[in-house]
Amino acid sequence: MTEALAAGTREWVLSPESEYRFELEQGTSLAIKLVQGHAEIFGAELVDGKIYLFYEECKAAVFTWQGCTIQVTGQPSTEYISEETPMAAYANLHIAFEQMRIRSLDQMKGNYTAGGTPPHHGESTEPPRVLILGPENSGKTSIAKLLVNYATRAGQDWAPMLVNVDPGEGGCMIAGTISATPVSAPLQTSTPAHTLGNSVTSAPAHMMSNALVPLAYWYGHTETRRNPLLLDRLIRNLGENVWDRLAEDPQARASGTIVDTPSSFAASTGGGENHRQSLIKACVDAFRINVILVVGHEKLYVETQRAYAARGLTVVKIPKSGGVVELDALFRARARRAQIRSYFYGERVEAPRGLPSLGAPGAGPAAAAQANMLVAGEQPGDFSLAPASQVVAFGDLQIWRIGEETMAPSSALPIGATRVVSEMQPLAVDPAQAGAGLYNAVLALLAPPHADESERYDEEILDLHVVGFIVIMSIDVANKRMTVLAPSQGSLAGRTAIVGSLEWQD
Ligand SMILES: Nc1ncnc2c1ncn2[C@@H]1O[C@H](COP(=O)(O)OP(=O)(O)OP(=O)(O)O)[C@@H](O)[C@H]1O
Repeated sequence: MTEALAAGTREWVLSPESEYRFELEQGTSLAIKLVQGHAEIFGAELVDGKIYLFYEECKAAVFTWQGCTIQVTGQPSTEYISEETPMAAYANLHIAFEQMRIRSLDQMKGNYTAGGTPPHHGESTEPPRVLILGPENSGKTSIAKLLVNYATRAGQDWAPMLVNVDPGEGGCMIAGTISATPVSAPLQTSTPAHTLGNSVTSAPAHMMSNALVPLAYWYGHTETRRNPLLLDRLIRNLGENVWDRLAEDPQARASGTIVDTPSSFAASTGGGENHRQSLIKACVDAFRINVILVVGHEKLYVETQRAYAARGLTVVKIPKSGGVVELDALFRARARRAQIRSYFYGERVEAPRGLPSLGAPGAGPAAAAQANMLVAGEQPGDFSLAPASQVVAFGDLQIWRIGEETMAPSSALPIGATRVVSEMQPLAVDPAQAGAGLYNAVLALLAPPHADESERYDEEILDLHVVGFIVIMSIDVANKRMTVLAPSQGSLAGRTAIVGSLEWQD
């Protein structure tokens, strides 16, 4: 320990290829400063001398290849150094993917015919399109982030497509969505509410230098088994859109795709084996997967190998990190709530004691900037947002629910009558109807339908992507209007929204 350290600040010296792991409890924050050497967090490099803030139950690790010294302020519930990490295996994967990217770009640009070194016999000229499978808490999201971050740091202007098909997590948006995001700068870690960085829909773009622009679809539930057919369809929609975006851009296409999946793809619960297999297949088809990584699960690896190796896919078993934290259902629910809250209200971060406060308006951020503090890799400005609560007439907003009964229960139908609603059928929701299920519901606002009426079709709503989210705060049936929390004052008249099963209350 150095004597000059401020009270509450500790110094850790990390040997090469080791990592400092920490876990934060609710309401605590932690500051980490790199003072010597090189270090990274899930592949995003730390800048020497800057103070990085972590909050809202963040769990992560500072890893170093060559050795480093860090100063840590704040009190995590757990902190330790581990010399045993699977980083060498992950880095080897990255190197293999990097070679695939380069071969693929050379091929697309015709460099081989122009005298470049052609690929060896049997070497693929396809870019890496990778699906990550693994059980709950195996570190899938962290590996996806690491691989994407390493690609962006390669100095080749790669912008890999990071796809999240785990509606329980929501990627860089909110839970209930699946999304695809081109990533051109390393994703920073600071809070579990934004494991994959912030999207521009949750904060004004000018506030974030590395804001992400995802393409997202609304599934509306957190569990894949709730409506697997709908999820299958949305995954295929997303895949088609990703392909369209990449078609005209060789650099983006050669950058490849990394797909993070939910843990339900690894183990069937509640008799969902068929759905599990068909959802994996939907991903493989939709994103033209050529590599499947299976994290720390022998049986799943053998099974996946059997199913996909014969079709020409490379299936690789990779070790799970001992640092991955077991996250329970309550933690996940809190992270989802924090995600929605920060979509509407932005973030409020308190620096640990001993560092300048970020709370006081004006003076806080300035003092923090002077102290070289960073929140999610950004200068801490005023991260709070001002959502608008609007009163909307029932007829102004068209609300739909996909594939679920919203009308009277079947028991209320005439004897002998049955109502069949397909999983994919959009049903209009009448807010005046008892049991419409709209109170506190989170709704996704969709892109407008086709301008030409003749081009419209019944299930078009399933193919419209998400442009934002609203929450219904109160319903006034007598006056046929409702109060809605929206990110801005923009009029909602004539808009289309889908409700799922997500609810939120501040
Ligand atoms: N080496 C590490 N050191 C400390 N914490 C880690 C490490 N690797 C991952 N974590 C943390 O462990 C938690 C679980 O990891 P992650 O979300 O990557 O797993 P997952 O398999 O994607 O989870 P899920 O069950 O949601 O699919 C996260 O909070 C992550 O930040």
